[in-house]
Amino acid sequence: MRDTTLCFPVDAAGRILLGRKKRGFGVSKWNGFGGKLEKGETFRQCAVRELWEETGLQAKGEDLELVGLLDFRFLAAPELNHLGYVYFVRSYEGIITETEEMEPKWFSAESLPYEQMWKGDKTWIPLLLTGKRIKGTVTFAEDNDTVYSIDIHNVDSLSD
Ligand SMILES: COc1nc(N)nc2c1ncn2[C@H]1C[C@H](O)[C@@H](COP(=O)(O)OP(=O)(O)OP(=O)(O)O)O1
Repeated sequence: MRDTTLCFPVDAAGRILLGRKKRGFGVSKWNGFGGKLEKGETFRQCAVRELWEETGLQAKGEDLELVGLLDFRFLAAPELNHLGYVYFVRSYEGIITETEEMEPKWFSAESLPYEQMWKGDKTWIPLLLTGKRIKGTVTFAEDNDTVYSIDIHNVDSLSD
């Protein structure tokens, strides 16, 4: 799988915008917004494009905060292995719109629906919500769903 971006809009009250995926990879799970890198794109450009396509929100590349770099691995399906660049964005414009790919909804940081998200998320998203920057590897078991192992560490800074 091509490398991906994953962007979490955060509002002034600290709420997180998630989308319920309506099709494709991770269908029916709540997640941030993002997708696969296109040819010639930087990760930041990809994140801005995907955020617009999936929510109707417009953000500037420089307003995206790179908070995580994750190596997602699938023991039974190595073709799905990819790097995920994770961003927070607190400055954006536009009207949030449901798209054919995502049903958006705001959640407080305390009420993220981890049981309906990728199973690694409940380990690493809380670290981001306390202001940590992370790097690591999330490995999924043969069912491509259960977490087989997870190795996350805090870093001082990240670059894309
Ligand atoms: C495996 O663990 C993952 N956890 C989380 N939280 N998010 C993940 C994981 N693996 C991938 N993602 C994210 C990364 C992307 O934001 C999406 C997948 O993007 P998608 O395959 O939908 O990419 P598009 O380019 O939009 O797809 P199309 O080819 O359908 O246009 O999930």
